[in-house]
Amino acid sequence: MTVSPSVSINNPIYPIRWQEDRVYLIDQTRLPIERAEVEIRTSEEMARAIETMIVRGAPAIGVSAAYGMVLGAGEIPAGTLEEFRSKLKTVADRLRRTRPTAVNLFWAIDRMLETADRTTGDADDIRRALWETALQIQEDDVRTCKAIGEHGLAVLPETPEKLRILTHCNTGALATAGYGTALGVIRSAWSANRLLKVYADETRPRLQGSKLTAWECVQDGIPVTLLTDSMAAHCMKQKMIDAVIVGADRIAANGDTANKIGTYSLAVVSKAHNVPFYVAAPLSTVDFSLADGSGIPIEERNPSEVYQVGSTRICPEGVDFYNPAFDVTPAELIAAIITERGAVKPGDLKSLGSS
Ligand SMILES: CSC[C@H]1O[C@H](OP(=O)(O)O)[C@H](O)[C@@H]1O
Repeated sequence: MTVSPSVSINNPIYPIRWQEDRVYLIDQTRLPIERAEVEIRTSEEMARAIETMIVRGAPAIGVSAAYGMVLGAGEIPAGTLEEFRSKLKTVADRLRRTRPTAVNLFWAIDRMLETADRTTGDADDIRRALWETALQIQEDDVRTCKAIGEHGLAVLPETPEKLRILTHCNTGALATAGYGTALGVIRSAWSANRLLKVYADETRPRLQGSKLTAWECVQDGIPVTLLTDSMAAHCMKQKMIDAVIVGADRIAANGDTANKIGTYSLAVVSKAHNVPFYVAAPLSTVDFSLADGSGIPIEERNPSEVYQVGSTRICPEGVDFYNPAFDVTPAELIAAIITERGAVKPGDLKSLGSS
């Protein structure tokens, strides 16, 4: 377990808060109309919160699953240590079944199981160690995001004017334990007085850009212009965009990157207009077991996300639907992958080591 200077995880826009014996999550399905918290008391409630996207975003899903393991450990009745460890693996399996693409989920669950396996003593000793590991994962993620922000600053294009950066989906504090990955780079650029404005794709069908990224920018006083998902090419043709920065849910060893649906087409359009296209992600998002992106599982979600906006149906009956939540951008379209250990060309990820 790393020992690092403490970092604050108490911030009103950070999505996850442990208090006493339960977790409080900002309900991201109610933003931006209302900032409300949902109380999570059991591992099953945490699993449902991940599946229904009350909490979402690769790193945030990992931290949430870690706390889901802590809650699950507290549910296991008295018995032998062997029974405890066996039941803990059942909790882990339930959390693994929530969402398939973000590798951070599986990375966090594996770290929690490693903690349980190496902890001696009784079940309460393991429960304590699990809570400490989950807290460490949460604090490390905020530190990681801030490091990503600083490394991102170093690779952003040097321009005579302040930067106009386009981003897709939500990769901010709400998608992490705090500060954000791609939106963390944008926050760092704003703090360094190098940013003019953010262009935020609305990001159909769940609208994380219009509902969450725009909300975070307003909270921080960062100028933000909302775009529909079809506007990027037109904006680039008019020379309105200096760079594109997006997040990631799973990066293969060669740099192929799975991210929110629409990212691949954004990368193609960026290439066509010579706009640098960056991915910002922690190393816990890199899956070195996959040689390339062809093996990344792509989540398909409920068609209702496509055929209705809020409670309003937007298409007739008798229509078929396709709702992949992610797509894969080939490494050759990515200028650099920005991590907490530096920014590298997609093919050089291995030089950074693993998380
Ligand atoms: C900081 S990574 C956030 C990443 O997760 C989002 O997906 P979802 O909202 O479905 O969890 C999107 O792909 C973001 O880039």
